[in-house]
Amino acid sequence: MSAEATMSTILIVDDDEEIRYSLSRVLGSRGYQIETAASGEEGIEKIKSGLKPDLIMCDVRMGGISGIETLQHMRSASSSLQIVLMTAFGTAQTAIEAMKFGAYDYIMKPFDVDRVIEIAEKAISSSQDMKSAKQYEKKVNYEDYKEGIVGSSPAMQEVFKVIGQVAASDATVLVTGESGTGKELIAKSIYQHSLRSGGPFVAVNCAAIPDNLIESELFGHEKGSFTGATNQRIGRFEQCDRGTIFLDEIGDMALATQTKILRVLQEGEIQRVGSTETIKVDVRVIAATNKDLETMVEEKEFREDLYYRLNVFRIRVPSLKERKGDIPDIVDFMLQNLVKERKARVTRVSADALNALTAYNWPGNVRELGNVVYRSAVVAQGDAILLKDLPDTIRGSRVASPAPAASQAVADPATQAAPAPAAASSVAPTESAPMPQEAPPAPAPVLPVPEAMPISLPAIYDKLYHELRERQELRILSLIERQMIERAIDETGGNQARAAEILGITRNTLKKRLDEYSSR
Ligand SMILES: Nc1ncnc2c1ncn2[C@@H]1O[C@H](COP(=O)(O)OP(=O)(O)OP(=O)(O)O)[C@@H](O)[C@H]1O
Repeated sequence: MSAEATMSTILIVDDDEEIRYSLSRVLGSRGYQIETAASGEEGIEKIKSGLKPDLIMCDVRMGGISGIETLQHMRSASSSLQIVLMTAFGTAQTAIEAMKFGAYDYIMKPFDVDRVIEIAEKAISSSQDMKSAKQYEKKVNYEDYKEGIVGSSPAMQEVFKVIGQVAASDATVLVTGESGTGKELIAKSIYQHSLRSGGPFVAVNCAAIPDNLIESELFGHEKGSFTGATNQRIGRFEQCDRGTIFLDEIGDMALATQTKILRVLQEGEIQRVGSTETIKVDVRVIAATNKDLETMVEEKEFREDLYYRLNVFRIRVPSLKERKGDIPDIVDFMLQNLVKERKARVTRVSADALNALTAYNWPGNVRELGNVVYRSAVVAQGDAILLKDLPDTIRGSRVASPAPAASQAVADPATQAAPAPAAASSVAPTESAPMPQEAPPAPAPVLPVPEAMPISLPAIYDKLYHELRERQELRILSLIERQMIERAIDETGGNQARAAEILGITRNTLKKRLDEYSSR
């Protein structure tokens, strides 16, 4: 047991004298200082009169106020205080309530001594981490980042300069960069600083719209122009007159549609599907892609003339691993955002957690960082994200000595004194299994989580779901189903019987799906 642990105080609150006695003996023999209270009210009184325990172990059902009410009163006593609830009734409701109100954990009676000691030690160690997770110097003033783009790295400063240069003109801008780097934010920022800021900003994700609908989406259609066109529809370009249209994932646009976009850029006019009338539109185009358009042009997958029209100004948004120094500020900004939106109440990150966040390579870029910060803030028990709150893949990235950006944080003496064993395995899990960096073609995006990633299945689904929602994908289940089917077919070298077996579906269903895919 560490020196700090021997100094730690545990307050045991239970109306059963035998429990108070046995817990005091077990935990007292581990070197903890023990205080007891026979009711929630007495426990609260002790705290009010100056007792500062590191851990409170509190019974749920007592005469007088309940354990949960006691917890609610005591929670605010100190941000590093941990509370473990004890109950003889392990209902889902107790567990959910306990965690909802910020308990560290709960244990079932009758006690298993080893389990009690294990939970108490973990809770105390969490409390120590919290104490040492001092606020790293706040560099981000939330109000300064109304546009939501955080970053002071040289690479981002370059981006900001170009935004400033292009904003006032009406020129077309091509924004490139890996998925999740913030291309849409950049496009919005150009719009906000442009002379068209009073007009509409319309974003279209070209990869999310099926090829047969994209023209109608962009240019509108006349009633009866195709099956299903029951009414006239005004397209995005028309809706966006005098404004700015953001064509996201332009590299996924079919050649036929590319030709029509070229016409808008050259002539400033469109035709609704099913109409011969030309309509003038005054629209500034900002396009974005995570694809290599130059190679696509060489391979005749992207029109060269459109490429030159779009590439009047080019902004390359650096990947997050090229600007790791921005990570602490982005994390801070995201936490402030979560607090403002009342999604979490975490305001700090411990130095070793920040170290791990900075060491990780972020194949999904800022979007992935946002998902991780959100998830970690939700599972964090106090007001700080600790190393234990991070997903395994990211925890595994921690480097032995703090990364440059992490050194901005106030040093965490606890972690510096004892580097975690995880440091030995270092960056391996994430470096060896990068996520795909190119956005997959619609309608079947490549799964963003590689199969070898050492994270739990629910975490994979959680991440995948958020990624797809971020990309505003619809029909998520069928997208995933298609990926899985194609993966199984690949793995089995086209053996449908074996693929169906792996997937747990009948061969007929598999065949039906494959037919559907090939006819799309
Ligand atoms: N510099 C930044 N500071 C704070 N948040 C950011 C930053 N860059 C991106 N984000 C956030 O990351 C998420 C992804 O950003 P965005 O959608 O702009 O990326 P993208 O490059 O357009 O992605 P895709 O290629 O998949 O369309 C958004 O939630 C955005 O708010």
